[in-house]
Amino acid sequence: MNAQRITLRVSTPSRNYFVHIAKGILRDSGLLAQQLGLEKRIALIFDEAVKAYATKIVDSLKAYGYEPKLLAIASGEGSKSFKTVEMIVTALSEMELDRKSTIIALGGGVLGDVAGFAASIFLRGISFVLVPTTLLAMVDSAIGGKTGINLPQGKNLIGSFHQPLEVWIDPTVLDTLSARLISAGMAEIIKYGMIHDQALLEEIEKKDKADLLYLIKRSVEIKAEIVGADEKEKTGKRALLNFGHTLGHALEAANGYKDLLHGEAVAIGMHGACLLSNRLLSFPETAIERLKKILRLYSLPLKAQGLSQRDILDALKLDKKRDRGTNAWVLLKNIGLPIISKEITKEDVDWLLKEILD
Ligand SMILES: NC(=O)c1ccc[n+]([C@@H]2O[C@H](COP(=O)([O-])OP(=O)(O)OC[C@H]3O[C@@H](n4cnc5c(N)ncnc54)[C@H](O)[C@@H]3O)[C@@H](O)[C@H]2O)c1
Ligand SMILES: O=C(O)C(=O)C[C@@H](O)[C@H](O)[C@H](O)COP(=O)(O)O
Ligand SMILES: [Zn+2]
Repeated sequence: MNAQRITLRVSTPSRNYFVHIAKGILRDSGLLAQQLGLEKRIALIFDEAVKAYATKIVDSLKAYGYEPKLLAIASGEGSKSFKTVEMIVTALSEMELDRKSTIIALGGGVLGDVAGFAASIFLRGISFVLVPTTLLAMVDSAIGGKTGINLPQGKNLIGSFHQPLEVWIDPTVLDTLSARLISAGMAEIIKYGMIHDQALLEEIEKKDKADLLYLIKRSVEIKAEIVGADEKEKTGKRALLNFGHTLGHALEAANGYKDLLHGEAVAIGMHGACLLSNRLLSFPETAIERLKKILRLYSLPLKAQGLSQRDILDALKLDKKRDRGTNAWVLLKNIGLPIISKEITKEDVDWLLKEILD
């Protein structure tokens, strides 16, 4: 067992669970499964790009008497679809999984979201363990139990809340992740800094000297705190995690879920939300400049190119947080002081899109 393990707890009304962070923890999968009391029948669903990590998990599970069945899923946002869900649940049936069986989901946010959704509906819900392999999934999507798929009309329009049994984070898998995908994960960490934690923002500003383990740990802590306070987005606290996402999700949909990564869309969305915050809430110019500098530091985009204003407006109309015809925007009074505004007018949005599509 890895000595340098950090263990954090996520406490929600549905389930309390641990997030283990340790270099090389994949090699302990068998022991962790045994400690969780998992039944022998396990399905390991993995993103086809991380087959080598799936093999490590399989070897460790086998050493503890497990006989995992494997299912590879195509990489990419396109896999967050009904087609993939149908494929997964059909395979689970053919594997003869029952209600006591467990899914281990290995991959980035896409794999976790779609496998988690399948876990939440198969036999009306079976357990799953998340093993995130991208920075974004480690710091965000693996925590909090949101699962889902996209519709052509909009992001994450189908989904469920289904908390994992446990989350196993092995930071060494990031060695094979591209610089672009590390930056996409950084976008969600920057989000936590902007809405919640000045000290985290200062660590982020160190760029290459930033302590990656601290960034992961602090992000998981912040997300766990927010999700613990408002698991199912009832009070507005969890909705603050949507900073940058109202515009970001619309950009992803308008782009047909191609080319633009989720983290990149969120980066543009945060820039846009800060511009709106300045226009409507006197969010300081200096804070906008600070965010722009951070986004540039990580080669993240500030603006969207080549997208149609009409497509973005259409996607905004289908945002699931829309309330009586008005989108909910997370704006900032200042860094660390987020609010939810449902008062954004059509003129404000037209102005913003002109700024962002420029
Ligand atoms: N459920 C939530 O709370 C939540 C939170 C944030 C984002 N999301 C969702 O997460 C998705 C984005 O996640 P993502 O950025 O992880 O994208 P992703 O899952 O598409 O992974 C990005 C790419 O990295 C590859 N990859 C994964 N791990 C790798 C590794 N270790 N080495 C090399 N390549 C690797 C994948 O094959 C893929 O091509 C979006 O759909 C977004 O909506 C969900
Ligand atoms: O977990 C949350 O809550 C978040 O808002 C985290 C976001 O980073 C994430 O992209 C999430 O999937 C967005 O949720 P949605 O409800 O707006 O689809
Ligand atoms: Zn996100």
